[in-house]
Amino acid sequence: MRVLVVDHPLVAHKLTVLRDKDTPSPVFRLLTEELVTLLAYEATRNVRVEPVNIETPVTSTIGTGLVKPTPLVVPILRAGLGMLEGMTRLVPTAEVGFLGMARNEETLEAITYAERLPDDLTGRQVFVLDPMLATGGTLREAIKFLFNRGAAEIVCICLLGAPEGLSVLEEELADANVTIVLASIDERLDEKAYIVPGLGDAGDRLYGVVH
Ligand SMILES: O=P(O)(O)OC[C@H]1O[C@H](OP(=O)(O)OP(=O)(O)O)[C@H](O)[C@@H]1O
Ligand SMILES: O=c1cc[nH]c(=O)[nH]1
Ligand SMILES: [Mg+2]
Repeated sequence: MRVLVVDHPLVAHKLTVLRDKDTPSPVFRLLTEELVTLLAYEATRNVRVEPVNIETPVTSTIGTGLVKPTPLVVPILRAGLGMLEGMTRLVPTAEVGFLGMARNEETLEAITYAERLPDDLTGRQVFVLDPMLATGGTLREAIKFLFNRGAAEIVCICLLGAPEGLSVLEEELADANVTIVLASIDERLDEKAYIVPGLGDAGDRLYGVVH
């Protein structure tokens, strides 16, 4: 498993506005999309491509095309849905599948409540979108699910990660073909397993409080 923190002043600036508790939901949504596009630029560095023959108005040449089937993008509902536009802006031909997962806030166990994915992911490159990697329980389950379907490579794009959750994934997925791309690794988790300094509950800030 590899971990890549995208070190760029625009990422840091947008993340700072996102963290601010007074940033309203419409701005939060817009910034999330913008940030994901910046992170996706790095996260897709090893997207699978192949040479293609094309005709320019002047001559024949060899260019670069995405290998088919194109990458599968999997936002983890709810909060990951806020990242989808930012990702597909960069890779418009990507296929999209969905995983609905929620963390039980008492036991911290990740529950999968919805799934809409191709049955067979054999050999596929998959990009998972979830803004928050806290205890790592949600991503661990999502990654396990996708490998069980046959995925060959998984790249997770997150906004924030906690050292605790990253350690769990690094231990369990040491030899797996997994890359985690983040805007920041924050300090720690608090007693409710929220990321500190964090940005609060990403799903609630994008879409409102569910309870
Ligand atoms: O690393 P973990 O400790 O598992 O926590 C991270 C998960 O928590 C949040 O989702 P949440 O359960 O709040 O669902 P939501 O997106 O519907 O708000 C977040 O979007 C991750 O999926
Ligand atoms: O800080 C956190 C932790 C889990 N889920 C969130 O949305 N935020
Ligand atoms: Mg939530």
